[in-house]
Amino acid sequence: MAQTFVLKTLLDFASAHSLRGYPGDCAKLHGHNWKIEVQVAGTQLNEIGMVIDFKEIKRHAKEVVKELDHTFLNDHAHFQELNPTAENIAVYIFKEIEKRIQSPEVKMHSLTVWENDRNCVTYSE
Ligand SMILES: Nc1nc2c(c(=O)[nH]1)N=C([C@H](O)[C@H](O)COP(=O)(O)OP(=O)(O)OP(=O)(O)O)CN2
Ligand SMILES: [Zn+2]
Repeated sequence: MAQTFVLKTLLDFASAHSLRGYPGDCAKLHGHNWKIEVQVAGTQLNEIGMVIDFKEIKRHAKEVVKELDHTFLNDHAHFQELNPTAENIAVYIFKEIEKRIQSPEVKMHSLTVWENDRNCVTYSE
């Protein structure tokens, strides 16, 4: 089997949301300090022994997350129809980072969104 390297980098952001149609308190405006785990995978190392520089993944991830930081997520264009659940946020961030990765050798592996210390969602394709 081919060797595979899975790289993980972490970042966070703060934002508010309210879950439309939720039968409980989460339908009310409230906030989270979201923690994000970005995992990318590759099978090849470059001439300096990296799949991709962590700094590059982080740069892409920060660019995506910056747009969400200190906002009300329900106002974001992507979440006008879709509820800003941890699941939908994970899909959104996954795909936005994927668009930015230039190297054909490097693939998005998974994206984990932690709502708090207890609950997280991991999305992969
Ligand atoms: N599958 C999902 N379930 C829930 C989501 C979600 O995005 N996906 N989101 C929420 C709310 O956003 C809510 O903020 C969750 O926070 P909290 O109530 O603090 O969560 P806990 O379950 O850890 O809290 P308890 O105090 O243990 O009830 C809800 N569900
Ligand atoms: Zn919430």
